[in-house]
Amino acid sequence: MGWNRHSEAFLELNFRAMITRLPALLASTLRLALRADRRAARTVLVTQVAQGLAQAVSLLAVNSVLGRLLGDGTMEERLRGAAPALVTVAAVALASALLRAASVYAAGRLEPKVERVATELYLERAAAVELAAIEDHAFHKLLDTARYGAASARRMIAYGSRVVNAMISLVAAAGVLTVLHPVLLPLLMTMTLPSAWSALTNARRRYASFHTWVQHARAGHLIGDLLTEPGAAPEIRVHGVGPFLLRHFRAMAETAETEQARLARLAARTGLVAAVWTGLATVTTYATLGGLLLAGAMALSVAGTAVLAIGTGSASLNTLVLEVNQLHEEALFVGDLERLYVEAAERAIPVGGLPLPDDPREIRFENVTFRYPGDATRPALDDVSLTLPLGGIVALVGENGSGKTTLVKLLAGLYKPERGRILWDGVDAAAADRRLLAERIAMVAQDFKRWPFTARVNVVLGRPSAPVSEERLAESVAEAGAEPVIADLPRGLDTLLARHFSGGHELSGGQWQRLGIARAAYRRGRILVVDEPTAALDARAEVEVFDRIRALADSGQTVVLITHRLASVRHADLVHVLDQGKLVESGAPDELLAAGGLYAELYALQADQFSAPLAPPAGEVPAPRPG
Ligand SMILES: Nc1ncnc2c1ncn2[C@@H]1O[C@H](COP(=O)(O)OP(=O)(O)OP(=O)(O)O)[C@@H](O)[C@H]1O
Repeated sequence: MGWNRHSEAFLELNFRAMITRLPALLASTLRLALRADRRAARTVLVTQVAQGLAQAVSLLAVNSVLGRLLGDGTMEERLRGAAPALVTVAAVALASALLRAASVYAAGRLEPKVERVATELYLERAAAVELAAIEDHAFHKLLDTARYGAASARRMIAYGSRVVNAMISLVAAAGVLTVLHPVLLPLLMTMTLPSAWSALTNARRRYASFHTWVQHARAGHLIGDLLTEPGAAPEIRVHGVGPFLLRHFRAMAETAETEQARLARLAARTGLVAAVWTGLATVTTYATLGGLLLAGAMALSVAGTAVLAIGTGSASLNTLVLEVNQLHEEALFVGDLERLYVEAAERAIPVGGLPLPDDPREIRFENVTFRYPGDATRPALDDVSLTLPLGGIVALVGENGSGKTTLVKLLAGLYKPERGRILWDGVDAAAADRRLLAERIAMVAQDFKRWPFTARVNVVLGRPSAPVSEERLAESVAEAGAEPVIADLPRGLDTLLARHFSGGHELSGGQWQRLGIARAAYRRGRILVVDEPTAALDARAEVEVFDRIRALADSGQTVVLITHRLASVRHADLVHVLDQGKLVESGAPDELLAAGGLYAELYALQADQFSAPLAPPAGEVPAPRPG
């Protein structure tokens, strides 16, 4: 995976590589900023450059003041001579303050916009990838790490502008030092190197640790969320799951703490070594200055300016090293984000393709094999060939795990076959326009989404791309038999269906199911896929829902029905029976019953449950038969 390669590349990073990559980092920060807010980005850039230049001018002016004050003449003459330079120092200080204020304001406007733009891109790309990518754990890890990229992009603005500022003032200080004495510049570098090394070493450790521990942190958050999530609350209380989850949460948090402690210990050690090195370098620098003064090789005014320039220079160099390092660290996270953009684009649902027939007569699965990613064992669908004639009810039957849901997911284009083809009147779905394919399908999945929005939104999300139609909404609610559900809600269709929000309301499983069917009906897809539509319904509601499904089919709507209630399958025009991913029988319900295969066996098992006499309770001896 991309992130792995990337993390290794970072671990090999050294100071030289960091400096060589600086222009590219600054350019990418600028690009992001310009994309978010062109005007604010320009203001930040201009004010930072101007502040750096102001520092250079200030240093030169101070040099001139010192030269005048320590030069020849009476004190009054020297002061008068220094006055213009002093005025310059004051003017530059005022200009710097104004520039800083402008920069703070512009950066304050720019930073949240950069984060928003980066986040929007992230969410947009993540929502557009294939389902298989979302289910792929490696891609999910990239999604996790890239999430931090947007906040990093925001911080890069501040670091980037400070780097520009520090670079310019460093160039000014270095220029002044080189003019004063050639030995001063190398001394300045020696004083700053230790902090560069220490910052780089610590950043490298932090980043490597982040990548190693990101999954662990995610699992920790997941456990924390489970403890407060309403869906898990009943089991936590009745089964006493709380202490179990808490124990795991604590264990995970403690492991994370140990890692933090390890990093802190290493950082303290590195910091100490760097401090000793800096101390020695500082002593050497000032001893050299003293030596030059003693030997008469340097004037006092020059030494004074040198001390100031070394102060400014080492501060700038320190800032530069720290900020470049921070910039680099953030850039690595932004790098994750950019990699996600690229990978998400590669795994995006393709746009365009062959047109599909408006009113196809049949859909054919030809030798379709499909295996879930990472699941090398038995394929979920194994060489399945079948026909789904349109304009009636086709039922998919089979025991748990036989591949029924997988088959309809392939039909809906959510996965691609590993082998074989799915033909819509001869057009291969793999080459078809996926938007058109989805357009033709409405789906009530087993675990359809219970959106935490109002009942109205829950229905119209069946076709969010079209303007809301009240008429269609009312029809869909009626078709799904959801009218009593809506009538019972305190604010009807405008009731919020999220109990953990104030004014929110919760529906029962069966009520939700009717709303799910209403949503699919609102979509008006040519093919309605219903996966276990009555699992949560009472006996009366079940009969009612199947009656409605039949009515839909009678009006020309194609229904692909997955159900374990074989009594309801009797009304299907065609039944396909799956077993362990293979198609084992196909035919009309009566034919299959007569054939005495798997369908007939499952049917008999269900029928027997009603007709068989109750077994005597365990331990009870049946009464002896007379005679
Ligand atoms: N997202 C997934 N990732 C990996 N394996 C999966 C996934 N979904 C299903 N499977 C596996 O594929 C096989 C077929 O599952 P599928 O959900 O299609 O069966 P089904 O016939 O619909 O079962 P049920 O009647 O229980 O709903 C099962 O072995 C299941 O474990």
